[in-house]
Amino acid sequence: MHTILIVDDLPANREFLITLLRGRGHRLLEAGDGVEALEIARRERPKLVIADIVMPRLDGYSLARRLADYPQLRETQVILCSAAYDEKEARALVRHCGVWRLLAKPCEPELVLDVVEQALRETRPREVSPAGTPVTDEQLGVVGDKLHQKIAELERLQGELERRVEDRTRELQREVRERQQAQQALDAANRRLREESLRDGLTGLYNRRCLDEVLQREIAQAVRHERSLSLLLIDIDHFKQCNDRFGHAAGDAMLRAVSTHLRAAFREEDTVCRYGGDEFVVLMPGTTPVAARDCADRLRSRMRELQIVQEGSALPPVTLSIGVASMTTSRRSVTAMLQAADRALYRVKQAGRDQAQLSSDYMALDLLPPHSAALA
Ligand SMILES: Nc1nc2c(ncn2[C@@H]2O[C@H](COP(=O)(O)OP(=O)(O)OP(=O)(O)O)[C@@H](O)[C@H]2O)c(=O)[nH]1
Repeated sequence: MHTILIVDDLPANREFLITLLRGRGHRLLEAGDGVEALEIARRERPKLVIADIVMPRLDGYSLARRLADYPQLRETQVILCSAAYDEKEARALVRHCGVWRLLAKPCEPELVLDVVEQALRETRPREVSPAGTPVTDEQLGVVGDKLHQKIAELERLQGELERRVEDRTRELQREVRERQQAQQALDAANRRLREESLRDGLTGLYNRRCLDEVLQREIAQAVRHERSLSLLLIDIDHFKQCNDRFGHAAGDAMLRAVSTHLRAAFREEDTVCRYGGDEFVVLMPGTTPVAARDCADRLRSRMRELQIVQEGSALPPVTLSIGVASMTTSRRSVTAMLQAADRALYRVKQAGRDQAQLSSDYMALDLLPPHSAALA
């Protein structure tokens, strides 16, 4: 087993040689440049150093010469790999630096293995021309200049590349930020639009479209959890007269005042909607028919006390007609429930207004206590 030190500033190049030599029973070490390689070589005494030529800090030629400064590394052989320096003087320099072989990149795997095995078998010490040898110094100067030019050029290109990458990264970050902001604005606008599409413009209550959605959901919940569900269909009595006597603006004011009152009168989980014109619906999950009718009665008496003043004049007291419908085993659709409430409301109007009635089919399906006289 031999120790082989692989020196290259590009990890991918080191990886190539490691992959090639792995599994051949040698100990493989890595260094990222000539200075690091020198330190490791002094410590680990590799039999072979395979190094790139163009590297930061200490190039491959200088590394080969510096290795010869250490007596313990006398038998260490050096192979250089280069894509850029295959000229005449480079080959001469290789000899003066005591390099075993110069391999041209990209290296053929078979050739690399062959050259490595030969170098490992070599027992003669390396011969390096002593410092000050004219030919060596002259050639080292030529190649050294080229190397430095090349390194300077590489550094310039690398700097340019880094600047471009930074610019592009900043650009991308800005684009991502702008897209996120646009998306947030869009989401907010969509939420606002959806909210507005579910609200009635005059009163701010949920509108009829929303009622259909919520009622559908509440029916499904009530069925699943086997709990009661009631709704009130509320109509302001003689509302047309208010419009006719006090004007449309007064009618609007009355609708807004009734809405505010309705919102305050019911629980959080109840849904209050403007059904259209002067009609409102309140959904009351978990509320039995009788409890809903009692709520409707309480609402009527409180509403009568409501004082609405429009442009200095007091509007007449508000009285309400209310049809109450509850979910039953045979009434489990939005239409069926609204129709039942509508029939009850119709009966209230027929009976002279200002009261609340339960839908009549409720009586057939559910037994009511005897005091529930006001069944539609
Ligand atoms: N001011 C105002 N009036 C509205 C609005 N929407 C509907 N109306 C009016 O409300 C009135 C409702 O009249 P009707 O359906 O006859 O109801 P009513 O006068 O309360 O009669 P009963 O329900 O039988 O007591 C109509 O004159 C509609 O024009 C609105 O947004 N603002």
